[in-house]
Amino acid sequence: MEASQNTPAQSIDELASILQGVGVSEVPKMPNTYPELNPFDVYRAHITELLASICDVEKSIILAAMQWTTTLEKGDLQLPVPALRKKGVKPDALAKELAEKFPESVLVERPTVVGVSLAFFFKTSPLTKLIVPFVLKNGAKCGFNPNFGLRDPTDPSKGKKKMIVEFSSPNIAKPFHAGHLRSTIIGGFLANLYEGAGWDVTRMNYLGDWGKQYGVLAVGFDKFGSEAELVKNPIGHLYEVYVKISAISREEKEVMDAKEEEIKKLQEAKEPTGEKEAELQALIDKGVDEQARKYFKRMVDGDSEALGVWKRFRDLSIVKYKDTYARLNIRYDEYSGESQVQDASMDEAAKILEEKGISHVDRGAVLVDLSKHQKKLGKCLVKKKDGTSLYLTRDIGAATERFEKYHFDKMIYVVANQQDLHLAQLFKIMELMGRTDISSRCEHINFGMVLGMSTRKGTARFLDDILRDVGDKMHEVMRGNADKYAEVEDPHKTADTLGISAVMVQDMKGKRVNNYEFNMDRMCSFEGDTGPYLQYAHARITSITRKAPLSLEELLSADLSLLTEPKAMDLVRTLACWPDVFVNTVKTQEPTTVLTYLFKMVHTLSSSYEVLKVVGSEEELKKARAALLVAAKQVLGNGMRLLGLSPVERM
Ligand SMILES: NC(=[NH2+])NCCC[C@H](N)C(=O)O
Repeated sequence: MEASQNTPAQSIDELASILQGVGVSEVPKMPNTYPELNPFDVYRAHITELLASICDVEKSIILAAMQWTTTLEKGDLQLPVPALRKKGVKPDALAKELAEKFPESVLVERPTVVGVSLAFFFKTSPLTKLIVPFVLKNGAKCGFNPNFGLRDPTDPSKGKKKMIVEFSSPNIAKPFHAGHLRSTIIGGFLANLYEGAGWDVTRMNYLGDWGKQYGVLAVGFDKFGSEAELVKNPIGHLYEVYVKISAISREEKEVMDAKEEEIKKLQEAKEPTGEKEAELQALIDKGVDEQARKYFKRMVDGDSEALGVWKRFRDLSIVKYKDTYARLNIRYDEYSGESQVQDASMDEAAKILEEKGISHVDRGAVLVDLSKHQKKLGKCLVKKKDGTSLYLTRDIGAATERFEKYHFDKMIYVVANQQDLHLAQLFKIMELMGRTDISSRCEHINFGMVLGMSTRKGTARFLDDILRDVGDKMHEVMRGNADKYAEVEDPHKTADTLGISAVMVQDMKGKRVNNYEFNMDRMCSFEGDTGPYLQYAHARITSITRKAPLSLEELLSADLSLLTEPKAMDLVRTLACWPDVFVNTVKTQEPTTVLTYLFKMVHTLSSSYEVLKVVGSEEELKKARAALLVAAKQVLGNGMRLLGLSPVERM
């Protein structure tokens, strides 16, 4: 591997010496800037100092006023002059004045005036000398900033802030639907994001693994289950069993409803019904529903045999889930679940709700009327007539338990926007209970629907099916190019990775709240902004840098002043944005922020190959170009890994 993993990060002294080399005597520094982790901060602080010397505006105001540009043609940074909040002067006049008075700088050109804004272009030669070594030395850490997650940015010894990201959270014996898929992808990304920002992240999977349906499942397993199948394919097999037993339960219900109808008629006709009623009772007792109810009751009461069966289903499912998640580069620190919520914490919550007069009893059930506080929150049930808990009740208990256990500073629930109401109710109830210490730290990260997620073999039920299907599709696409295909070492594995990238990129391309259409052909195409295209870009740059195998030392010794082509400069300027893109992503919490950048970057990259030939160039030039391309590969790889993708080296 070239410049990556364990290479030491660039130190502030190294930065200082590079800056001295280009004629800047001191590292420009301002509060909340991290020049050693983000070269843009060097420029922001530098420009701020220069502007402060020619106008009477607070440095902090100048710094905050500086903005990113949308395209390179608009400069590297811009400053809308009205944001300087200077009273009594016309912004366009002030812009002109500042541009004229702007002192000579070795780092930036004199700003150009565009309307009421100043556009700053960084001088490219010093920028290149700053950026290329910065990326090469920081390697896999490049772009990330572990300071954001510090409890106290001025005192790292106080440790990191604690975050729980709860995501994926499928239901055992039920299909893994699109909502779970998106939660898995987006949640995995968010966990990486916050880790990159220096938070101490706990990845949590909150399984749907409790409720009467697990009684149904146990009854079903008795009838239709197979030990061998269970071990081989627990998730699929349990689902099969569940489907079969649910069908029986539905049929039975029809029969019972008919019987009940009959009895009612007899009662109306004042005929004796004793015998019929006994018959119905016998039917009910024998029925799946009643047996399941009894079975679940045993689970609730802690019957070890009943719990043992259920625990096996759960454990085997988790083993299988782990494999699948690993394909997506996801691992969990905790598999919690609805079943793990303690009665004690739910009882405690119920007590508080009652004492504070938040809940009331209605026909034996316990309700909370949230509509008084916010109309759309409505009324919600927190305890059923028979005393059993609900989804919402378990979430209340779970939140308090997690807070006890982790003392988190922030907890993110990555759940589809179909559950907006549920989570809003949860947070509101916590608040009314007086637990603002918890509710204020919770955030629901939601997302829209996936439309038409079916595969060619029918409707996809499980994550594995989806991944297998896109993998097959990718394999087919790869076979389309026979020459290339022959060169790929392990086509199955590559197709699998590409397929996963296809699904993930399609999912993360738009804003989270948008719905999107699951379109297998489009996502698997090498054309357009797709996962395979991104992978192709990574494989291509790898293949080019492979042809100039240079050590990190050699790359760092390159004479970067040889990089003068406009294409090289565009690439350097684009790479320089990466740490800022990361900062912005922490703000937006949108994977599309990263993807949009990466696509822009690979477009710049691919249009530069023609000009920046490595092979065949004279030795020194080759070294300089290789240094730039290795840096580009590093940034591309870092961005892809942040999203949860596995960059491929060949394809
Ligand atoms: N804490 C939560 N409620 N998380 C979301 C759980 C999602 C739930 N298992 C479902 O499939 O709908």
